[in-house]
Amino acid sequence: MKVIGMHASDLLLNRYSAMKLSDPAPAAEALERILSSAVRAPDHGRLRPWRFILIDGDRRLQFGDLLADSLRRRRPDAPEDALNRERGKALRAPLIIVVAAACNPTAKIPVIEQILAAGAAAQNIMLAVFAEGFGAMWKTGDAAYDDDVKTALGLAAGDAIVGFLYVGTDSTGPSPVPQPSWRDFVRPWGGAPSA
Ligand SMILES: Cc1cc2nc3c(=O)[nH]c(=O)nc-3n(C[C@H](O)[C@H](O)[C@H](O)COP(=O)(O)O)c2cc1C
Repeated sequence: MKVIGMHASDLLLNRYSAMKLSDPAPAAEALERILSSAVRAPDHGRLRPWRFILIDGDRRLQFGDLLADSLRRRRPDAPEDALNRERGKALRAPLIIVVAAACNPTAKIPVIEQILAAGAAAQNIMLAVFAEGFGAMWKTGDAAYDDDVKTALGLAAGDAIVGFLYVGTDSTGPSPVPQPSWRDFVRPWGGAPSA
């Protein structure tokens, strides 16, 4: 779906995660706008905790090995086809943006808020990718919490990977799963219970 120039509320109401991605990834100019959108995310204390690691081309094969090695460490008995499936995840899009929070536990701002700021940056990326007419899927899984994966990506063990964002050209459209209604999650506050 090509949505360039769409109204912001149409973008917010219609965005969806891609189910399948193919070439091409956004080119340099679009990527510039996508990453510029990322750093416009709200950020308590202006700590700028977000970090973005771009993985494309053949580097994806090495990233796939990282995912497979991570699975092997967690499940030493994992069969070869499970390891290959894990490795193959790295090839499901032409570009992977790893979004992480470089966490500072000594800062005045709680670490949870630093991670939330990186999460907000990740969502800005998801929206900007969609607005540029491309697709993305936000994945985590156990590898996102693996210290060896973090180290290999140049992060510290105390940092948090908030998402592996797979980015490319959406080749199938939205999932048929019905969207929830906001009415299921919203209620007016009735005030504090009287003592
Ligand atoms: C922090 C985070 C981590 C996620 N990790 C995964 C994941 O590992 N695997 C997965 O299938 N979906 C994961 N999702 C959910 C999908 O990215 C997606 O949002 C969901 O399938 C709903 O689709 P929609 O975005 O089109 O509404 C994650 C979402 C968030 C916010």
